Amino acid sequence: MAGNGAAVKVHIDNVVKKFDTRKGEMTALNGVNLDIHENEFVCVVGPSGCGKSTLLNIIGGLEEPTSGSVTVDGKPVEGPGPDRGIVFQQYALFPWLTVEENVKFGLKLQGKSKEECDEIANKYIKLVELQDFAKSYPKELSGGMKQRVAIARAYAVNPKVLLMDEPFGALDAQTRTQLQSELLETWEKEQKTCFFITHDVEEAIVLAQRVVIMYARPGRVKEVVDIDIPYPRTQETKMSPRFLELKNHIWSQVYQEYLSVRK
Ligand SMILES: Nc1ncnc2c1ncn2[C@@H]1O[C@H](COP(=O)(O)OP(=O)(O)OP(=O)(O)O)[C@@H](O)[C@H]1O
Repeated sequence: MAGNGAAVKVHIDNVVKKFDTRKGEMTALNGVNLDIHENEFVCVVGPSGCGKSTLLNIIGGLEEPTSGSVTVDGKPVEGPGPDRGIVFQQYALFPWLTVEENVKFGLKLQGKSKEECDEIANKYIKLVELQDFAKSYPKELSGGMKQRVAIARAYAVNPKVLLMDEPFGALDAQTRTQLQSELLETWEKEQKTCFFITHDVEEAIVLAQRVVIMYARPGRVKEVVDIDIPYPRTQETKMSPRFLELKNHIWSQVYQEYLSVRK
């Protein structure tokens, strides 16, 4: 299991991000420092607008920091790359491709043979339990199923780092709970470094080894909380006294930030 003893996978060094807006320059991130270790599951929580997605986009190479740097395995991030897979809240599937074709998309780009594409796609479609829907189009699937396809597609290309921006945010509570369990099972099997953004403190604690709490605008790391609850974690974990203690602590820290920016 990852921890502070594991190698640093993602090194975030004093990242500042400023945007030019109609109201002038706006600082979204103001000196973020964080190390994420090999195979570690880190969740990020913080009030709306504190820069969580901006930070994820910078790690993913979709945005450039104004100053500071991000390295993955010691190499500076200079754009998107196959070492980092991203799952967004809104599925981002290709509507004209079937489930199978969506999952194979990145594999084809990697130049894999047809046999390899078939084998890998089948493995991950099975992992997310969508075998019966391999030939279906996204419009024929529920929200939870679409998100499973997005997760299978991200896993299929075997990125070292999975970046997940509120992937379950648009789902109902039951589907969300189910996908949390499935994601944990997959993470325990596949061992990847996960950077997962959520608004849901319970979700963060059930998934993560460490929860990063962000300050409200401009975003910085306020506190990093070790989640000292052993895996496998289940929905029953949410009833344990330690879980409730951590939940109260994290929730009150996030709430303080929410109050600090409320007009
Ligand atoms: N491309 C952009 N141009 C201008 N401002 C931006 C841009 N992207 C983000 N911002 C601003 O940067 C700040 C941080 O946004 P970001 O989406 O990273 O926050 P967040 O914590 O992910 O919010 P939420 O929880 O609501 O998704 C916000 O004030 C947002 O308006």
